[in-house]
Amino acid sequence: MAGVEFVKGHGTENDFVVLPDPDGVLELTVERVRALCDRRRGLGADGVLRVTRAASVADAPADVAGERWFMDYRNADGSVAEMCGNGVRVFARYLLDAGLVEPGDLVVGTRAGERPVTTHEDGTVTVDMGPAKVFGHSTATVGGRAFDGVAVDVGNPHLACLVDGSVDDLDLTVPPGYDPVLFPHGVNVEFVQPVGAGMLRMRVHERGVGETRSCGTGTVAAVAAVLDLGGQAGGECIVDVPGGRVRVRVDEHTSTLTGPAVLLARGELDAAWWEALGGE
Ligand SMILES: N[C@@H](CCC[C@H](N)C(=O)O)C(=O)O
Repeated sequence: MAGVEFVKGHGTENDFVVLPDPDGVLELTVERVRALCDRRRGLGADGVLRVTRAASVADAPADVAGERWFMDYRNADGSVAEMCGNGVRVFARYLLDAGLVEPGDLVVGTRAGERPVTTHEDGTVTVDMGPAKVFGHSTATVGGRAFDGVAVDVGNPHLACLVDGSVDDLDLTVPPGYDPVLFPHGVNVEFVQPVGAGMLRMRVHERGVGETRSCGTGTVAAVAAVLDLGGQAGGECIVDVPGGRVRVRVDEHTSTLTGPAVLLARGELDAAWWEALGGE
């Protein structure tokens, strides 16, 4: 067997191993994802983006056209997630650099549905993330402290908590506590610090990963939460995360996320290493 091609990329330092698989032949097991994402025994990443067509993904939503390029996203622990806002920008950058799409407008299939994407000449990418739906209010706990938050569905589940004071002091090495009844499939928890008009700072603990340097869907949830708490239907914010800066716009119908997408390395996984990790 030949080695498996890979590309390494990141969006605001939320990093991914991209696996081109146009014919849908790669067996992406939990063990293979975990090994790839491990920062010592693998390449190291927060997640894996398999690049394939929707037709070859068994759990692709029915409303995603079969010929669409499909982002098969996996968290570092091997779990499947519906959507990844930083990942979809990196995915689009890969499609563009590989000559699989033209610059400008394209559509990416995801488990949350089809997502219109625009690549820009300055290297940034804008994604139409769909509606950010507030579905309740709840609490996260960190180090014995409770933080009130807003539950937001951005295709995947979030609890965005506004913090009084700095987000820098929180210990996110331990997963925040949350209500498993409201979030039966787990949740991504954001801690959000307003720092001026239309400016937020945010840290995040991601479901299936741990603390990451950024979470695109999380930044959309953060802005939706701030608007909800302020009684506003729409607005735009700059969100600073440990890994960089993104711009988010939210209205009653949809939301957009704009930020960088970087590819930094490409190569081939050793065939024997891949095989030894085993198929399904
Ligand atoms: N980092 C992502 C979100 C990835 C999925 C998340 N961990 C989940 O399980 O829902 C982003 O940029 O949105």
